[in-house]
Amino acid sequence: SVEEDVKTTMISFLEKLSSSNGQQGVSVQTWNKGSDPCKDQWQGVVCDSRNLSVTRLFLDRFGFFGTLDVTMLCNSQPLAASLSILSISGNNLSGGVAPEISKCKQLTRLIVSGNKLSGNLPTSLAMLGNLKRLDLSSNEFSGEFPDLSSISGLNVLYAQNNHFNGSIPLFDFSNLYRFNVSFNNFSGRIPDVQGYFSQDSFLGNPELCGKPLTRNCSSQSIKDDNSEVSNPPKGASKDQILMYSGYAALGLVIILIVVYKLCTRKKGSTEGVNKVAASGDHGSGSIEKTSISNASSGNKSGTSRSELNSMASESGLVSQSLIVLTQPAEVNELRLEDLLRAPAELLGRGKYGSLYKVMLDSGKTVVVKRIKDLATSSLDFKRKMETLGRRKHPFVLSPLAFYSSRQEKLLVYEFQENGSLFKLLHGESRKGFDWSSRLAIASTISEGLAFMHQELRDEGIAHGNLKSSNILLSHTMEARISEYGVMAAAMDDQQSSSSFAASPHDPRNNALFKADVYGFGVILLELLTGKLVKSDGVDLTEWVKSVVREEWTGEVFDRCLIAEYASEERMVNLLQVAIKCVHRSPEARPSMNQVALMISTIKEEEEKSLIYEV
Ligand SMILES: Nc1ncnc2c1ncn2[C@@H]1O[C@H](COP(=O)(O)OP(=O)(O)OP(=O)(O)O)[C@@H](O)[C@H]1O
Repeated sequence: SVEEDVKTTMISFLEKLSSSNGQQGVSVQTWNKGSDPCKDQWQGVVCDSRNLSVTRLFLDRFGFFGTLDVTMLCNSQPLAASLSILSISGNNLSGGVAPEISKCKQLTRLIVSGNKLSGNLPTSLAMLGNLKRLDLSSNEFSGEFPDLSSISGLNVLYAQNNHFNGSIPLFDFSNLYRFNVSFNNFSGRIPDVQGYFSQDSFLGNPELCGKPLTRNCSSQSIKDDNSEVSNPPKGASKDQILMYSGYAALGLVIILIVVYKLCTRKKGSTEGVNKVAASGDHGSGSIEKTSISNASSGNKSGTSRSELNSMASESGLVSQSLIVLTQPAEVNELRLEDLLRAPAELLGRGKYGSLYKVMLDSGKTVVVKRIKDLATSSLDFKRKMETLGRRKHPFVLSPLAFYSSRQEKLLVYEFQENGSLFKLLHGESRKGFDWSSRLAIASTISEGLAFMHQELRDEGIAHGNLKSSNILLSHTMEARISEYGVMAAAMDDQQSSSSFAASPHDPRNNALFKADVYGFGVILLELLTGKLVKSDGVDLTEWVKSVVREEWTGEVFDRCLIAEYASEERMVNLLQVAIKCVHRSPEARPSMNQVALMISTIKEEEEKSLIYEV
């Protein structure tokens, strides 16, 4: 059982939390001297597997109105040595956080949001080297924010809705995946967040300036910003070169289009003017066409030969207008030539085409997927995209606009600043990607896919290319399914010329949906194991199946998940879902609807456990 000293400390800590000025407060029935915090399951207490030490305290929304005596808590050596989570949000606690917090060295999460805590934060916070998540939001904290840049594993920092002042200290922004300091009194220039966070993270600080806010710092800094454009700084040369080559390449497309237009005008071709009927449209997905007749070739220098050559050889480029599918003001008026003229950065070259990040005049950043030699006819592609444009789900990125000619297809999507799930899982910040975030992402993807499958079954449009690099993370780190239906269009077209009208009962049609279920299963396996789909020639699915057959199930899980004491029971449950999804026989795989339901049950259990489970 737990040491007496720990028990006494916890009870005194609770007394401080629950009462103020002699006023007797909330009592927590289970916390009493005659029992054991672990064996007798004190409310809000989670222990290690042998029930010997207290590892987590979940005291959120208990109605406490006293003070947070971290000095008492962290001065208890055995407790400080085992406590990894202190979560005490949504109470009415006042007073400050004492410097002794630094003695609770094992803390990975410190969550004190939604209280009335005040005063300066102790600089000793920086000594909590294991901290991953720090949530101070919605309190009355003031003064300067301590420098926490030495905590290299910090993933989440919430400090919004306080009264912090002074400048925002430096953080390792590439490791942070959530960051919010909005609605404080911070001032001065925002440190370089390397594009990881949007202005939402900084709003409500009247004296804060610089990117990503639209407020410039001073005339000097405006000059700095401009010189960046004309004079690439030394450090960024590779990215800049990519950007300029993309820029030049897209510029050339405009020239080609203009030349082609001029050549064909005499023939009276009306190919570019075919009106798109928004049939069956119920207002939300209204389709608008813009003209390219005034295409300007005002491009800039800085060219990449190979890109130029490859584009120049495509003389069959047929000019048609960009078809805008969505409403955001910045995109509504978007014209093809604006898109092609805007500075572009090459993000990658996939199997089917290239991807560019494009900064529009309006300041909005979009990505343009350029697909070459897709066997689909221009008309089929158009129909498919319009159909997709009308089926919107918040977890699925729907194309903002597209362009389609026989040889060239362009798709415009919103830029997702936090990269892909692939990058998160296999990149540097992998360690901080904890179990509850992984489960939340699995659940989000399953819901988005289940919706799309249901909506598009009759049209026979599945995702077609589901993998972790096509799962993107929004600025709030929520998963978004990207490129839905794009490659399905490519593949099914190779099998039939008029696949669009495929019957819902067509077995081939069903196979497309079951292929998505398989792809989703592989994503689940990546989330659970943290391993690459293929490494050293070993296939992840085969490896997991063989380990599970040998009944070494525990061996498959990502070590980071084991290290954070994630519930093995729920990991096993999710693994079972994954294994069903990757069943060799497509018919034996569950539908996405069934999958989503199974995952939501696991997620509910997880949520309950965070509060009650011991
Ligand atoms: N809207 C977006 N916002 C931000 N990054 C994106 C966006 N779309 C794609 N990416 C990222 O850009 C990179 C290149 O994407 P691209 O689609 O060209 O390649 P891919 O997904 O690896 O292969 P495929 O061509 O089979 O889809 C990927 O890492 C992807 O995650």
